[in-house]
Amino acid sequence: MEYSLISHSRYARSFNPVKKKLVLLAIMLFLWVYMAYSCVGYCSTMPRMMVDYRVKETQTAGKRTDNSGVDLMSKLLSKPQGWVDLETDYDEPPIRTASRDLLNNEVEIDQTEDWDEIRGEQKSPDQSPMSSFSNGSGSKKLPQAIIIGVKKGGTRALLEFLRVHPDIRAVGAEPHFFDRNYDNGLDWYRDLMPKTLEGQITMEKTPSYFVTREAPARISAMSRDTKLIVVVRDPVTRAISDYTQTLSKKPDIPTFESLTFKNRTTGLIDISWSAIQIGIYDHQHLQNWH
Ligand SMILES: Nc1ncnc2c1ncn2[C@@H]1O[C@H](COP(=O)(O)OS(=O)(=O)O)[C@@H](OP(=O)(O)O)[C@H]1O
Repeated sequence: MEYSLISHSRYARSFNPVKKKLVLLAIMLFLWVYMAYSCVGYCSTMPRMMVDYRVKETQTAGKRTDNSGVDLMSKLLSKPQGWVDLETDYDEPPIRTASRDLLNNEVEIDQTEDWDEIRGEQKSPDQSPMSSFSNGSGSKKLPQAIIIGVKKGGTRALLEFLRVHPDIRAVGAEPHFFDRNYDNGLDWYRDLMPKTLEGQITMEKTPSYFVTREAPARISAMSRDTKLIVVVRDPVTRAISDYTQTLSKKPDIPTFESLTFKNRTTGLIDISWSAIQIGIYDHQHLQNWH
């Protein structure tokens, strides 16, 4: 009995109300830290949730009223559909021979720019929200969807919008595989692509494919299921945008007006000038893709 009294008084002394509260607080703090730590680890393995939130945020900020973006996305993510056989009635004409490229060396200017971009991209890692998630794993695949044009149609903006989606991975630079680098082979092309996980779509954009006569057959030879996206823009503003880009690199080129008109008095337009020719969408280029 005495023993139990002593032990009781010791117990009472060591667990007075203040100490009790302190012990409880310490336990709660420990549990809170533990839960917070576990949650951080768990959330980092759930990129889909994170990016879905970002997309929602963008849509709210932009107050989207149409669902064209959603339509495009669902088409991209849908199962491949068959497409018209391009090879059967395809005859191979020379590449852009009739065009007067924006003062002859436009192609060289563009190529330098593109390869600078590619080198830049390889040096600095992809800054997309999914980069940390998918850079290390997955495998490189040939693109299942390509933005083929048109130059100055807003193709860069479209690709950047699309690649915000967690299931789309895109190469930032323009590979120019189906026009300038076809001889490098498909392995070279595949190697430019970012790694993708199962179910993700690989994309690229090279607007000059649209005006390259060989491109349809070449893309079809790679895969008939490749989805092709074309953005068109008013041909006049497109031509001005094209000209402005060249002018920024070569300030001494002739005026837009003098390049556009063969005869200013009669209003005869020089359709051999590439800035004009690219904008003749249907008659000059689109028929190559049927
Ligand atoms: N969302 C949207 N809507 C309309 N227009 C847009 C959009 N985003 C970009 N742009 C304009 O598109 C022009 C650049 O096009 P591209 O990215 O296709 O250029 S490029 O071919 O890759 O050089 C360039 O046109 P200009 O400014 O007239 O030169 C961009 O301003």
